[in-house]
Amino acid sequence: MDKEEQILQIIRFNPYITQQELADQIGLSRPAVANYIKRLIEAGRIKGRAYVLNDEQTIACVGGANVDRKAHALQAVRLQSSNPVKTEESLGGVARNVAENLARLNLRPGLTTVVGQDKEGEWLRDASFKLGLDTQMMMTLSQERTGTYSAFLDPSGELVVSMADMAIYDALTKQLIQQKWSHIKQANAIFLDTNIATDALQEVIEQSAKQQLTVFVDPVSSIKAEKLPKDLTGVHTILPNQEEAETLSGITINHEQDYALACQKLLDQGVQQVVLTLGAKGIYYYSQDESGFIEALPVDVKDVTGAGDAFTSGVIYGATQQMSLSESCRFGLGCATVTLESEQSCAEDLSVETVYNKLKELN
Ligand SMILES: Nc1ncnc2c1ncn2[C@@H]1O[C@H](COP(=O)(O)OP(=O)(O)OP(=O)(O)O)[C@@H](O)[C@H]1O
Ligand SMILES: O=c1[nH]cc([C@@H]2O[C@H](CO)[C@@H](O)[C@H]2O)c(=O)[nH]1
Repeated sequence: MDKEEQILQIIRFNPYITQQELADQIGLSRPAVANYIKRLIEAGRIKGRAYVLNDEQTIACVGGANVDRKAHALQAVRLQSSNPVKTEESLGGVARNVAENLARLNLRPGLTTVVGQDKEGEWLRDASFKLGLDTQMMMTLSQERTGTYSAFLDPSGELVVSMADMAIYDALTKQLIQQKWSHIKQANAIFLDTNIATDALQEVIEQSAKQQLTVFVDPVSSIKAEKLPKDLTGVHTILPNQEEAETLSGITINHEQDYALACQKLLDQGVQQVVLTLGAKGIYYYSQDESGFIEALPVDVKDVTGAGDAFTSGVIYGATQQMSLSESCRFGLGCATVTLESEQSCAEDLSVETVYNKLKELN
């Protein structure tokens, strides 16, 4: 990204930044920054310093940004054999997917993550910038490789197996979070995935609780869910699938009545709201005030990757619009449906309008 674009991106998220602060962040002298700004004003790209109303919802997304490599089987899958496939690459990572979806839903997301100094990292940086994400908290680590997620999908778009090569996230530690916290905490809400180091997860949750920030958590996988602290005070909403809910609550879910038991266990650990994602069955939501099932919407699935992230994005969007938990979940199901119909991990046509149209069409 060239210096002018970097300056514009920083100003977009902090219109009061001084020239000296800009110079420090980009590694230029103050007079050099002044020159760039003069040129940007002359080009009409900066109109002047203005008072900015605080009515835009900023969401700090903290967690993974991967390159997803997906192989779609063209025939019934045969294990321990060579399968004909169509392969495809797209941008992924739970926190990044949520940030992209939220940008498409007209919120102002930022992305706190780490990428390697490689072509994948460069792709992630450029694309995040083009999507309008606040990328100031994206850190490039020269010793690490960018995270990758490789998935093998059957002809109906369902996952057969996936591989997560994501050692890089062990380097997103408590210390890095502390360095960036003064920026992260300015957001209206935080979305956190469990890709990052155990001590970093605890730090975000503890600091958010102290500052009464609204935190949404996606446990990502049952293995990574184990990194979450036992005390979840400060977590506003957690969105596990059934296996992750079992890991977190210690309750085996055999019957529908067990959903409420597992969710109540999470409330006892300090969470305010739980939404269980149940694949093709739909979702179960639970809080002190409301609970219930909502069935999944009928859909012609192209690729399941990212459906859960789209659902989460819809729930976060609903919360920013003061919807109730059940209304937010309905909106989330609309987002998941639009995404299931796309081969990308995030649907390019996701918008508030397409989601409402989809919900109208299916009602
Ligand atoms: N095969 C399907 N048919 C219909 N709806 C589906 C299907 N798979 C997922 N969904 C919808 O998407 C929502 C989220 O998907 P899922 O339950 O797979 O989330 P997840 O396990 O968190 O996903 P992810 O793989 O993104 O981590 C579901 O609650 C459901 O509404
Ligand atoms: O351990 C992980 N597995 C998968 C993902 C990401 O999940 C997305 C789908 O929900 C996909 O984009 C993948 O990169 C991740 O961030 N961490």
